[in-house]
Amino acid sequence: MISSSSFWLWSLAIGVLAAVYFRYRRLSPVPGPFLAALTDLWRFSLTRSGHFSDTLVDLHTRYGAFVRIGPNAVSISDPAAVPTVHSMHGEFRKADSYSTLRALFNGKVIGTVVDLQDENEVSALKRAVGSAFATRNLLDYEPDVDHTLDRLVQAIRKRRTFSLLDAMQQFQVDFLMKAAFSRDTDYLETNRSTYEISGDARVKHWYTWQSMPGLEWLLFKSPLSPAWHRSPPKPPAWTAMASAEYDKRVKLHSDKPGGRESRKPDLLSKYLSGAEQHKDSVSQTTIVRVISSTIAAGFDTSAYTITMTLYYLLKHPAVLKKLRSELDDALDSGRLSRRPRFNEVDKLDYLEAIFKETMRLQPFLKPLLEREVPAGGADIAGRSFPGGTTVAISVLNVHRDTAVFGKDADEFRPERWLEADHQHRASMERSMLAFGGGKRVCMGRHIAALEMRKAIPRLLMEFDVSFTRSANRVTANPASQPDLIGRSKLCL
Ligand code: HEM
Repeated sequence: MISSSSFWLWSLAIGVLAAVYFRYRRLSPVPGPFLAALTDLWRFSLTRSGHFSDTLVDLHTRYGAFVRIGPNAVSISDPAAVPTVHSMHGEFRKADSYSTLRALFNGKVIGTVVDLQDENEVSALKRAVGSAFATRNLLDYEPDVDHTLDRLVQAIRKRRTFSLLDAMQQFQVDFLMKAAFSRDTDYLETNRSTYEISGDARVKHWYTWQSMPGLEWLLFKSPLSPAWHRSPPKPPAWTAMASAEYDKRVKLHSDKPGGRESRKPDLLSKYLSGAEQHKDSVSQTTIVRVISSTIAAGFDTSAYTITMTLYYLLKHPAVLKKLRSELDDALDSGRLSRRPRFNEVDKLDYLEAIFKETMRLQPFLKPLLEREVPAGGADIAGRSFPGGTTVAISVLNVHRDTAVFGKDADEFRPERWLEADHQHRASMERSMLAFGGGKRVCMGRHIAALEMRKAIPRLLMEFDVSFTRSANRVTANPASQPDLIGRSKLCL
């Protein structure tokens, strides 16, 4: 005779086993580590120890283009999948794992545009504020880049030793605050730490927990969790800055009803006029969200990419030499000013190839850009997936795909972008996900391009750059022997 308590225990055990089995069966034709098919804890243990990205690259070599990385999650390394998963219409919405990117303060969960999952809300938002990021408005921000680059050059001349990444982060806050809110901040001038603004910890948290959004909510965001009670009383620095600037500007408008400010348009004034025209579809909360996203999404990404570009240039002296001669030729023939203008640097092909190559090998974002297969299921690069499956392109694999980028895809060789014919170059460009892709592609990519294309030539024209023995530090020597174009010494 089975007692009633053991009957329930047996039923529970059989129920759990059946659930695991059916979850396992759902994607069983997709190869991958056996444990990954049973539990998300497999991926979590790897993201927690920081080894998931490298492991994923190896798994694709072992299992092929599709690898099961969780009971309901598949990683894809076939570049042909990029336009489907990151389509222009956003059929594959962002997966639930984006909730782990949101922060909690004072018992409230707050997000950015990056983690918005409702595609209708995203469309409404883009209709309202998209023009602030459009190429036709790009030059509105050029004076802000110039102003902040002047400060960067001054700061480098003043300091003896410093970390290039720190300097680029300070440059980035000063630039974003100027471009977004017309505000002068003094991070570069006073060598102030940007630690509180950096979203690095948030991105790490996203990377670590993205395989287990339900558990992450329970442990960090549910009112029952100890973390909820310990949640900081203040929002993250960038949200606080954005809200304060928004409040100030809205107050200014209500103090001067109907009146427009005389300052040149900044990102915030563009958001506000967009929101006014689309009152019915865009809420005030969404506008504050997009403002804080501007700082959060544009800060670490651009600082890191400019730093990595200089790093690659120093690691490859032949590339640096070739870039210097592109700059010298342009200067000599009057096609480049010493304070480079965007319409001048935009025509420097080798410079452009260097950025593409840096972002191909060093895309900033480590977390997977996970998407959900739409309800009816979908074919991705020749394979069918049921609706609700979480899929992600393995950016590190796709960016080094030898069929697309050539046998030397692991090497830093900017020339590949110049040698390729039109068709080949288009296929390389389609495979690039450093700025994401499709409908949810980075909204600030043109602004990032404006900054990067102006910053690198300016730094190279002002300074001689070389590695010092102490890694990560930069020493700047005011010009002892200025060369032809008056560079000082900048050592890295
Ligand atoms: C080199 C610099 C940058 C890189 C590598 C970069 C990278 C990215 C990536 C990969 C995404 C897509 C994330 C996803 O699919 O989940 C993204 C989204 C976004 N980025 Fe950037 N970004 C850069 C600079 C900027 C700048 C300067 C701004 C603002 C001024 C910005 C604003 C945004 C916004 C608002 C989104 C969200 C778009 C959406 O979800 O629809 N980014 N960025």
